[in-house]
Amino acid sequence: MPKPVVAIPCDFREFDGNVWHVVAHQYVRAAVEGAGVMPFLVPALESGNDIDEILDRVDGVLASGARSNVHPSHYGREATDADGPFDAGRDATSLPLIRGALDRGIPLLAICRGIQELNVALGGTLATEIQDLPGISDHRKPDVPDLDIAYGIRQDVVVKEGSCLAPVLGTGRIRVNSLHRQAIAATAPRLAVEAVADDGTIEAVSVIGAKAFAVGVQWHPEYWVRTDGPSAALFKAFGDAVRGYRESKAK
Ligand SMILES: N[C@@H](CCC(=O)NCCCC(=O)O)C(=O)O
Repeated sequence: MPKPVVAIPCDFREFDGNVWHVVAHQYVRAAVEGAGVMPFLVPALESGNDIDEILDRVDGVLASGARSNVHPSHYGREATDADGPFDAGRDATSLPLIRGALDRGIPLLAICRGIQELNVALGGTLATEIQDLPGISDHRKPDVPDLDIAYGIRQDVVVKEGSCLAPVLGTGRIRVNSLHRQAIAATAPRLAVEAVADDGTIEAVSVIGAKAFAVGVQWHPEYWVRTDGPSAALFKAFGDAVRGYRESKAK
């Protein structure tokens, strides 16, 4: 069977005097090495992406992390300076990709910005600058040039008993990294909380009644997929679900 294909929505970024549609290498590497799939990078177009045509051609969706935040207009709020930076092209691509994948039963793994998009796509809301909220730790990306340090494993999350993730990650405490300023505020009705941090921050969700694997995590399993057990297990479970979807299409 040819390798299944997984859509990864790009970010729209400006650097080196030009504008680019980009996905960080760590997500591509984890898709290839951890999930065993072929990445298909979807341009971050504010209009012009035919989401149905894209979903007709893929066997999974991987919504990656990004420095930008989902624009609050997508969850019924006015934008403030604290909510930026924004990426309208990413929002316009990723949110409908997530909804369409869930409608079709295409497996979905949503990481960091991705879990936030999943929550918003299904009607939830986000909190910003969460480290400034009472009792919430600092989950932000450490301001260091060394990515291995920035993505270092540094916080506990507790995987709930009976969750979809428990068979994949085990129940109870696992150690993960943390690089985010926003988090789920109001959980979308169709989402079940799968894991939380010690300060109560929602760290993983699954879609209730999903037709296929449909999980979001606030941490970054892609970065240590080669060496960290839970990271590798999560990407293998996603890849297995994608292969299952591909095989079901072939019947
Ligand atoms: N922007 C959101 C999501 C954070 C996220 O995806 N972080 C990945 C690393 C991004 C970077 O390189 O800065 C939030 O801040 O909550």
